[in-house]
Amino acid sequence: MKPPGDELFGSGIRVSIGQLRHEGAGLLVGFSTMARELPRLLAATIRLGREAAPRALAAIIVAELVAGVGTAVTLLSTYRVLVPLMAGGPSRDRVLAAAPALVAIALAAGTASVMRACSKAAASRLGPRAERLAYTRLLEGAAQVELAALEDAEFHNLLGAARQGTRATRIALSNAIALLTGLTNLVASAGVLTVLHPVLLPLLAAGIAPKGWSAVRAARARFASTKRYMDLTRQLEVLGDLLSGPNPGQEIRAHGVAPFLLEHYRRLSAVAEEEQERLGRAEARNTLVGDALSGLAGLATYAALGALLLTGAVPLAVAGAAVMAIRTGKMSLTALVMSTNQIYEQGLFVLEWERACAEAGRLAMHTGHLALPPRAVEIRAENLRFAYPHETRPALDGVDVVIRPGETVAFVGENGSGKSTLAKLLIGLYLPQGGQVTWAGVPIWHLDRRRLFERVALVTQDFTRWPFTARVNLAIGRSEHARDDARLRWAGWTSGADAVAASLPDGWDTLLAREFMGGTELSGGQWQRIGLGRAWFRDAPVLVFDEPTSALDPRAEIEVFDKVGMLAAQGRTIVLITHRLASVRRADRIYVLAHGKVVEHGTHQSLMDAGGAYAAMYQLQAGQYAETTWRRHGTERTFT
Ligand SMILES: Nc1ncnc2c1ncn2[C@@H]1O[C@H](COP(=O)(O)OP(=O)(O)OP(=O)(O)O)[C@@H](O)[C@H]1O
Repeated sequence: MKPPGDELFGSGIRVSIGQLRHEGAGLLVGFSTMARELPRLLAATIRLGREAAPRALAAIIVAELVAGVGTAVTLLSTYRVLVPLMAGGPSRDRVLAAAPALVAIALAAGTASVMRACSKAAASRLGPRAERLAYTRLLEGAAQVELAALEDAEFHNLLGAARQGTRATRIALSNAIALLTGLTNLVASAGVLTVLHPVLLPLLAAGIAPKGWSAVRAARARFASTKRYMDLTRQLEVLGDLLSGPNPGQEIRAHGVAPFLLEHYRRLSAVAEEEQERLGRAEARNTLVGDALSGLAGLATYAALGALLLTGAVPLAVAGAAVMAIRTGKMSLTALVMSTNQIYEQGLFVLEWERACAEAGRLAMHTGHLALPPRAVEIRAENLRFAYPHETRPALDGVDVVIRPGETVAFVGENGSGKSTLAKLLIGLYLPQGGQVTWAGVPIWHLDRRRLFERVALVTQDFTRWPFTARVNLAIGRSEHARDDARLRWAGWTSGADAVAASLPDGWDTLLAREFMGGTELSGGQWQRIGLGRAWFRDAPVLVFDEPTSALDPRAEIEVFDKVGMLAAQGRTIVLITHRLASVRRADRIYVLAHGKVVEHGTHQSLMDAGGAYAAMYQLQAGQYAETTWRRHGTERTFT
């Protein structure tokens, strides 16, 4: 049967590849595989813990081991208390004889408690530090990979699983500590039983086996259910965000989308509830069977102990201490199995985090070491080829372009012809797969790319609307000058962002994010002025404008192009991508792209004279202003 969310999401919203792999693995593995894998997962968890807070980790290990010894001493001392108490003689003498062992019990139990408290305190330092270290490392890695890698769905999914891995580190670590606690207690119980009488050890094993079996079963059932449940939870979250978020709000109302989404929400929630109910029933059944088996095993253990007592194989005091040791062992094993399952489940995500960090290192942005000369330089593309990840059709296919220092060059052409891609390759955001891009005659591959980016200001169609103040939105490309009011005023004046800021309640310090309290939302055109202001504030020698005025009113648009002309006159190199052909007439050269190739280039006049693709596009646009033909009910009206 198709999963319930597929009608809305296709197979799109599923837990990430990494998660699926893990959960699939988790469902299939048996206890032996789990035990085999455990050391590797535990090692990854401990490695991270050691790096995050080595002293805290060492303190935890020492404290848990000492607490384990405390448990063993408590159990053994119980026997030493029982022996004199059950011997003959006056009560006073018996109590006095038991007193040293009682003191030992008190001391050992106290030490164990103090040690466990120390371990807890150290764990509260270790967990958050490990999580923070994991998350910071992942973010650092993600921020430095090649842009193309970041857009690759597979790497993106890996990052998703790794993000879960950063949270998993804390859980895995706390379970590793629980595992150590369970293990030390179990070893203490087993050790004490062996000391009391060797035959008691198999009794412990028989007594606790059913409990262990039912704990493994319960954990695996929960694991399986979590997988099913996680898909649903994510899908429900998406629907919840859509229904309550501000962005789709207008369409939800105007197009009456709410009943459709709510219906899906109800259906998915019903499946999620069924799943939880199913799990609850299975857990109840499992607990019942486990408890019954455990009860039977307990009965058999005590019967065997009774037989040993009756035959005189063990004295009464030994039997009494053994009962306590078996109870401690049973409890420790349950905790141990639960933590083992958790480490297995979470440890796999920790491994995914490790893999993502390694992969981010492998995909790190390549950078050469050559520096550019301080003057403005020529940028050139030669026989440039580029295809996006997993795309068979190239976005650029043998493109030659030259941009001399101080020139204004325009890229025009139909949607999807490759203009934006070309601009991104020219400024080194992507690396070519064929041909080359050179700055000052040096291929980008050999240049220090970070220094190259220093020379570029970019305004893309989908520029980032940072959920920060207006001031930060302008200054983010030169954050070191964020407090430079003169620079802010200049950038505001050239982009028209100053008028936007003046209309805001707190001026430049207004938060531009309506999702937060006190935040304000701007219109599309106002945002575009802010985006343009960011480029002016950055004040770089090479400016790339990709559809910079698509949302501006006619007056603002003319002003922007006037300012671009002003910058060009000051010697800035300008790359302009636009569908508004009137604004490229003044460019030194216009490249016309189609299907990833340059089909013609030249000045506005030479292209008009050639009467090719550019001239056709230009006349089409110009014609719209010259004459508008309106057909209505068979009558034709012409406006001139
Ligand atoms: N990030 C991406 N991943 C995959 N394919 C992409 C990506 N960006 C663009 N493309 C594809 O590359 C081709 C060129 O796109 P590009 O954005 O360069 O065209 P454009 O000429 O700037 O278009 P427009 O005028 O619509 O802005 C298109 O087929 C597009 O679908």
